[in-house]
Amino acid sequence: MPQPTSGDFTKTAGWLDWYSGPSQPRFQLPAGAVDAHCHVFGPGAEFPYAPERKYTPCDASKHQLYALRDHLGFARNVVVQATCHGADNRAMVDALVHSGGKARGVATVKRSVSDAELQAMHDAGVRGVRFNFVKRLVDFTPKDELMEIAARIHRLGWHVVIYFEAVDLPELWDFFTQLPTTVVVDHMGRPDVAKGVDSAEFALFLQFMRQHPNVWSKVSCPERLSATGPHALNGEQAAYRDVVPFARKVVEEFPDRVLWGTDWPHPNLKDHMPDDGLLVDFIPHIATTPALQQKLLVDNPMRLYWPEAC
Ligand SMILES: O=C(O)c1cc(C(=O)O)oc(=O)c1
Repeated sequence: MPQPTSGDFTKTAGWLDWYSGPSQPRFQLPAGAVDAHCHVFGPGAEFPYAPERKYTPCDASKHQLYALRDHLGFARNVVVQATCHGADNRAMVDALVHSGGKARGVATVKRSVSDAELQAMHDAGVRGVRFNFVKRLVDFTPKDELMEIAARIHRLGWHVVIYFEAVDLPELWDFFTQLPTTVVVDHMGRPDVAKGVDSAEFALFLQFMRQHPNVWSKVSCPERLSATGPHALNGEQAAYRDVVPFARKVVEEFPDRVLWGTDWPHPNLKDHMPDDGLLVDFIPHIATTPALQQKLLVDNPMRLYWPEAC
């Protein structure tokens, strides 16, 4: 595979490029599996990074993403707008349009987006908007603006993806529970795994899902959440052990409301870049039966993103 580049942009200091030459997963994905959380970055020369971005990545093009899809054995992708592109969805939409129907997307929009722009994104395959509350990634957007957007996209049958850190859930609870759509939480709401699966913090997240049947969770990003590793590198088949109980708990209690994604190209990782083949090998540790794997990787993402095919 070619090495990652960045066009004319200078990458954030210490930036880790995505892993080239991922291994062949040992875990055989079920037919029709969906990588339900991944991104494209640029290429910066074609789709410039947003002026308001908090990081400048290496490029990660649609061609590279779809090569990875085929290598790992996924059938489809859900491409989530990355914060380095702000509310300029052109790179993500371009990826959808050139996917041959194999990708759907999640956009970031502002209140100023027109109905015609929303409809054009729908026609390209966008099925959700992302609201981001992680302070290192985005500036604050007023909640009344987000609620107005949620009401508008609800009419298109879209859902809302939310990204936040576990400590912020209490403060965001009332807003989240008023959203009129299906609500999909990125990366299990980023639990602090060092606090343990029985912590009050994770109990609150489980309560959030239990009390609100419209809330789904991505059980993704062990490489981001793990404190102890070991990393998914060098053939490691037992990676990120400390994340397993968290993801397994969510998969087993809410088997019909979970999604999984690679999170390729893994923005902002600081200490290592995982081998995506070994990340796929993480899946059977958290979805331990063929029935759970089928729901996580095929039935759930298809119901949410390709309902017309179900
Ligand atoms: O934790 C992160 O840094 C991160 C960033 C982004 C993004 O910049 O969109 O997306 C993710 O899913 C995770």
